[in-house]
Amino acid sequence: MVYKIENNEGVITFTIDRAEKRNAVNDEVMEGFKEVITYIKGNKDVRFLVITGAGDQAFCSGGDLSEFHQLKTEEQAFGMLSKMGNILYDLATLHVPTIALINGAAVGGGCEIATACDFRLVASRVKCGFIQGTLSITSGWGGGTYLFERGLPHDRALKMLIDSKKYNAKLLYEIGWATSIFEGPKEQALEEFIGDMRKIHPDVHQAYKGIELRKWKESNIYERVMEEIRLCAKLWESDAHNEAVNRFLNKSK
Ligand SMILES: CC[C@@H](C(=O)O)C(=O)SCCNC(=O)CCNC(=O)[C@H](O)C(C)(C)COP(=O)(O)OP(=O)(O)OC[C@H]1O[C@@H](n2cnc3c(N)ncnc32)[C@H](O)[C@@H]1OP(=O)(O)O
Repeated sequence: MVYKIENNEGVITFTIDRAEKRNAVNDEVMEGFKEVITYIKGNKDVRFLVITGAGDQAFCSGGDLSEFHQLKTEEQAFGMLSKMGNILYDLATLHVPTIALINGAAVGGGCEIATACDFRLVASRVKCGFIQGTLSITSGWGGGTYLFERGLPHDRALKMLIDSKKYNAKLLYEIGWATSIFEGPKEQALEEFIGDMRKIHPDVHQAYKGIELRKWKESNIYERVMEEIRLCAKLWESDAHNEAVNRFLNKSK
């Protein structure tokens, strides 16, 4: 199994469990995301969704480049990107608060998953970044659209996308991407973060999320996400992208 789903008194934790691949997302992980989202939509007792990665090296390293590198054409890429894009849309529009518990690097699509969550708790030693530009593609799962919705100053958000670098935790907090930075065990950081929220009735949480979701729907967020995905799919079939992925996959050979 490449993922784990745990329920601790209404706090659902979804762990991507592929530490040896730095928790890269493949088709099986996508199925796990679908399973946990379906469960939450059908279960009234759920209070929070927490997403994290196994081990301490990575939260998520994005799409599994060794598996998805087989997709060569724009159309093939669009199939994979829109599948995960729809999953992230469902995640971003869930009725319960969502928390990315970032225990290790979050890069590429991993940074998109974290950005689709309401809150990002980042371990102090960790770096995160929209590094897709270094692969000659843009964000392809809708993460760019969510980043512009997260209230960061426009110049910080745009720079994060176009310089395509990994930022340390301090900088992630300064620009407004990280909600908080933690030292020590991630479980303790999570408990501290949700302690006060737990005391509030879940209907209140859901009402506030509803306010944000209505605004998003009025501004056609789904269409904007799909447009972002189409742009990435176009770039995916370029020689520059192919060469960059080959370089990554052959780096240790
Ligand atoms: C497809 C969607 C697109 C999007 O919409 O955004 C993307 O997500 S594109 C993918 C972007 N991601 C990357 O480019 C990831 C690059 N990975 C890294 O930069 C690093 O691995 C890391 C996450 C910073 C961790 O570094 P480190 O701890 O030094 O580990 P290694 O680099 O040695 O990796 C260990 C092991 O894992 C494999 N790996 C890592 N990331 C991926 C990945 N995304 N897909 C497939 N495999 C990955 C890496 O190849 C190593 O494997 P072995 O050599 O077999 O041990």
